[in-house]
Amino acid sequence: MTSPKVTRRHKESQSTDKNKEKPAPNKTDDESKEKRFKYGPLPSFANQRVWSRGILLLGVVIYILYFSKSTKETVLAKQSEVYIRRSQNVECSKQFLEDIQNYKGCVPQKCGRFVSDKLVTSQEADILLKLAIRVMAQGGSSGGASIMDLHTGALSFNDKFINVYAHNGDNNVLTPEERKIYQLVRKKIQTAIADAFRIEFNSLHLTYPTFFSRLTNVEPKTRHDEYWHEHVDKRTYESFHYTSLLYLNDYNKDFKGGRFVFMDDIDAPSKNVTVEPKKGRVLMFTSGYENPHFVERVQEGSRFAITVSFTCDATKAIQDPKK
Ligand SMILES: O=C(O)CCC(=O)C(=O)O
Ligand SMILES: [Fe+2]
Repeated sequence: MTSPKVTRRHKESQSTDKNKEKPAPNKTDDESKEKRFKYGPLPSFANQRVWSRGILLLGVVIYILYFSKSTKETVLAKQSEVYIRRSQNVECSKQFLEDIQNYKGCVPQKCGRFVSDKLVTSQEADILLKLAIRVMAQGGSSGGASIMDLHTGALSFNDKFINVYAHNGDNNVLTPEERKIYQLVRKKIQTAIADAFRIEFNSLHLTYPTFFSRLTNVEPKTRHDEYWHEHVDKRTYESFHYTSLLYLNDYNKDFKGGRFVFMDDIDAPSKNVTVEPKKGRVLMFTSGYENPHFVERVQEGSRFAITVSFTCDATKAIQDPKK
């Protein structure tokens, strides 16, 4: 049995709870303390609410701006890092697969991109850099892109090209050591491409054009100087199947700008993947539509690299430089 007293007490406590839910307009000290605990400290400086709302709004705006940027960017290789091997697979384009099926032992297990900082030593890169600087001093473009092709002898000269071997008469352009290093580096890259894409070393042939480049911020004088356009190597140079780049100096140290950028779609890029040049860094990729790319304009300094190109088509092979 329940005593009437107990029932009344129960009723009283119920009515007290109700009162708590709907506080009276005149708050007691206890009620005000409870509120402070529940909703955090009350404003302690003038306009604190306005400031905090402003900051919150700014955060939302920054978030929206960041995520609505039409092209997102990720870094495949940073200049400050050293990669034994870093890779990214991409689906082979239909055209590339159709074409490469014709070459036995040369079909990649997967299409994609590879970076390695451990193939070419810094000393080897330095020897090739010195060679490029010395030989390019005999010519050089009047615009921002100079090239030197040791296989054909083509060297930029103002707004044209000269033959560097003819220009040097009977004198050798390369020292025996430079020729040795150039061939050694070419073989190392060929081995690395065969290994990365799981193809046969002997199915690959060096092809045209394979060349040194020096890029600067000088205004272009001819279309050859406009090195920053988006392109697909296989479309620009038909014989290419595998492209590689050997970087001879450093992004953000020797030059500013000039990053290599892969795009997911050449017409409507939404995801870019960047590679920051680093002395001795080798970048290798399949040359089809799966790998559209461009080089950012150099803002300061001179950027040196070698484009080393390979084909699976033996009829498009070129020889190592002789002189
Ligand atoms: O220099 C580079 O990083 C890339 C050059 C290039 O895209 C090319 O030679 O086709
Ligand atoms: Fe290219």
